[in-house]
Amino acid sequence: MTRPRLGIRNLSCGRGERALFAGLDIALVGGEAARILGENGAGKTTLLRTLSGLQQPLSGEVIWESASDRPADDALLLKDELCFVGHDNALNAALTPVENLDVLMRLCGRRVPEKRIRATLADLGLKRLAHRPCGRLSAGQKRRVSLARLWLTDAPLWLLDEPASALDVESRAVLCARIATHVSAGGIAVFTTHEALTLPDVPVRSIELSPC
Ligand SMILES: Nc1ncnc2c1ncn2[C@@H]1O[C@H](COP(=O)(O)OP(=O)(O)OP(=O)(O)O)[C@@H](O)[C@H]1O
Repeated sequence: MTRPRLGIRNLSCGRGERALFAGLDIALVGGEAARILGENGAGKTTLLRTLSGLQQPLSGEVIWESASDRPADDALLLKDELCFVGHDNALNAALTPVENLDVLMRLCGRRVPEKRIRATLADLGLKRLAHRPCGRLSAGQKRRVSLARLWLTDAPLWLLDEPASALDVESRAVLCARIATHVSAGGIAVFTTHEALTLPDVPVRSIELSPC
C-alpha cells in the first residue's frame, strides 16, 4: 500500500520579510511523527502554518505526496488530507461543542452525523457539556472539544500546535494514545509541545528550530 509523504526542502519561514529559521529539511512518511522544538518565538507555529498552506515560505518547498491518486505537487491545503489543530481552539463561544465540531468538520469538507459527534464527546468524557455554549467551558474542556476533531477525521496528515496545552494528566494520556494510533495506522503527525509528550510504541523524531 502507498504511504503518504511529507517533504520539507531547504525551507525558510518568517513573518513579513524577517526569516525565523532557514535551511530546514525534513522527510516524513506515513507511520512517522515529528516533534518540533524551539524556544518561544523560534517559529514553531509559523512552520505549522506554512506546512498547512496558511502562509507561504520565504524560500524552499513543501511537498505533499498523497496516498491517494492525487498529483504529488498538489497544495497542502487539501482539506480532506489535513487536520490542523492550532494553538487557538477555533471555537465559537456562543455555540455548543456539538455545533462547533459540526462547523469545524464542515470547514474540512466533512459532514459528520450529530450522533457521531455526540458519541465522540461522550467517549472523551464531555457528554454533560455537549450542549453547553463553549464560552462557559474551562480552558481544558475547550481544548478537549477542539481536539475531539482528531477522533472525527480520517485525514492522513495531522498538524498539532501545542495540543496538550491546558490538558490534565489523564486527558494528555488519551491524546497521546490517539496520536499514536493515528501514526501506527500509517498517518503522519507533526506537533509542537513544550511539555514531554510520550507516544506509546511510536518513534518520534525531534526537530529543533534554530534561529537565523
Ligand atoms: N501575527 C504576527 N505578525 C507578526 N509577527 C508575528 C505574528 N505572530 C507571531 N509573530 C512573530 O513571529 C515569531 C515566531 O512566532 P511563532 O508563533 O511562530 O513562534 P513559536 O515558536 O510558535 O513560539 P511559542 O513557543 O511562544 O508558541 C515571533 O517572534 C513572533 O513575535
